[in-house]
Order: sequence, then C-alpha cells, then structure tokens
Amino acid sequence: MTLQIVRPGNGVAPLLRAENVSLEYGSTRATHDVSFDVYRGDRFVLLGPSGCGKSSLLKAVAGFVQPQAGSIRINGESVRGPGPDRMVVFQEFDQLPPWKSVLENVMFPLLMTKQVSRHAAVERAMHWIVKVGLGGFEHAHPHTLSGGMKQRVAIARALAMQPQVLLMDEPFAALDALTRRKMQEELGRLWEELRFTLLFVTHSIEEALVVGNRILLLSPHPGQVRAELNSHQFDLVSAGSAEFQAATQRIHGLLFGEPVAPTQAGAHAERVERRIMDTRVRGNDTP
Ligand SMILES: Nc1ncnc2c1ncn2[C@@H]1O[C@H](COP(=O)(O)OP(=O)(O)OP(=O)(O)O)[C@@H](O)[C@H]1O
Repeated sequence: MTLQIVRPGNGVAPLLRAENVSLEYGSTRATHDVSFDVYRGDRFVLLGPSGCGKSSLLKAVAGFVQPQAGSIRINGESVRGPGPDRMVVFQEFDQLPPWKSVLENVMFPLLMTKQVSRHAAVERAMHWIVKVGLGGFEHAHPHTLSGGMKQRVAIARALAMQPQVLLMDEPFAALDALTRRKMQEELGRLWEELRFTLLFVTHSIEEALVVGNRILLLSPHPGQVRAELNSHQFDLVSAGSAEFQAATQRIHGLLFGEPVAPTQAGAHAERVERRIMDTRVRGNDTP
C-alpha cells in the first residue's frame, strides 16, 4: 500500500465544487473549511464518525442549509436552495408519503416540477420502477413494502428526475445486513449501467469502499477534511480480500489513530493540501 497525492482535474472542471465550506447551527460549528471536488460519474463518499458533519454537508449540497463561509457550486453555479438537479435519498423509510402508491410516489417530483406531461410521467416512472426491480408493485402503498423495497422506490423517484447529482444520506443504514449488501450491489449495477454522479454519506468504512470510487475522510467536532483516497478498485466481490481488509484498517487508523501531516500537492496545494491515500497496492504507477 502506498500513500500518494492525487492531483485533481487534468483540466476537467468538476461538476460539484465545495470550497472552504463552514456550516453552523447557532453556536455549533458542524464543519470547518471543507473543500472537495466531485467529477461527473464519480461515486464520491463522505465518510467519518458521528458528528463530523457528513449529513450537514450533503444538506448544504442539496440546498437545505446555507454555508456560513465558503461556497458550493454545481457546474459553476452557486447552490442557493433545493433544486431538481440534486435529488436526495434519505435513510428514513418515511420519506415516501404513505398515502401515495409506488407509482404516485415516483411520479410526484416529475409532476411537481412540471418537467413532463402526466402521460410521460407515468411512462418514465414505470421505467424506473422496473429498473429498480419493483415491476408489479407500482400500485402498492409504502406500508406494504419492506425497508429495502421502500429504498428502491426512493432511488427510482430520485433517478427518474435525471438529477445532475444523486445525493444519498446513509440510505442503507436502517436495513438488515443482507438487504444492505443487496442494495449496495443494486446501486453498483445501476451505476454501471447509467454512470450517474453520486454523493454518498456513510459512517461504514466497508460501505464506503464498496460504494465509492473516491472517499473523503472527515474528522469530527467540527468536521474537517482528514484525507482523500481512491477506492475504485474495491467492490462487493473484493470485500473479503486481504487488500480490502488492509484498506479498512488503514482508513480506521486515519480516522481514529494516526496523525496526518499536511502534504504539498503541487500547483493545487492550497486547495488540496490534504494527505491523500491510494488504498491500492500500487507499484510505480503513481502519477
Ligand atoms: N439541525 C441541527 N441543529 C443543531 N445542531 C445540528 C443540527 N444538525 C446537526 N447538528 C450538529 O452538527 C454537527 C454535525 O452533525 P451531522 O448530522 O451533520 O453529522 P454526521 O456526521 O452526519 O453525524 P451522524 O453520522 O451521527 O448523522 C453535530 O455536532 C450535530 O449535533
């Protein structure tokens, strides 16, 4: 395992740029000076212990909370509030209005934002309901569905809007272990097919490695960037491997143990002066 600097960009503009973001609730500082870039097609994970401001950062990207300092931009445009370009899947199963069927739930944002006609909304909603494996359940109501099925509805509802970024806040944390694994697999399958951009919050190191291609490690009180790493080589298949276990331990050390010294990162040093870890066992292929 090597430590390496990942230089951002290669001239490609990020889809989402969070720059020196500080978030506060009254006298509580949730995050301090957090910066990260998310590129189109990234599966970018915010990982850290409870209270490191993961959810607050996701809510700020969603436009639900405004930074006290710093900025969040999508395609260069400042985020000033919620928008259909950033759909959120939450952990809570009650995110689905219970009086609406699966079909009505998935159609709802399409109709609210007047993106398409009612007829087209039905078609698009049905497409996504089938895509998440819920074909045949379109007239069911949420209380008749399992937790995993409810999360599938929430994912279908979000993806049907074709957002610029799909935001997921611990979406599988309330599921049993087997269902959680299945949902991680399904999310990976959807991403392989559609290559959407994902910002995913979790406090599980294993989940971060399985879901993400890039991971931002945050330390708590207030949340600050501890490190950023590449994790694209891991998936559910590699989850039991020695390399995976080593990466898990390394991240655990970074989060809870080892001090991390600031590192120079060339021309972008000011923005990305973080310790960047590549969890792959790499030879001399470091950039
Ligand atoms: N609505 C709120 N009002 C006041 N303080 C808040 C609010 N939401 C979050 N906080 C505080 O901000 C800090 C970061 O909370 P946040 O929920 O973003 O962290 P987190 O990393 O997502 O934690 P967890 O994994 O436990 O959800 C915490 O100290 C928390 O108590």
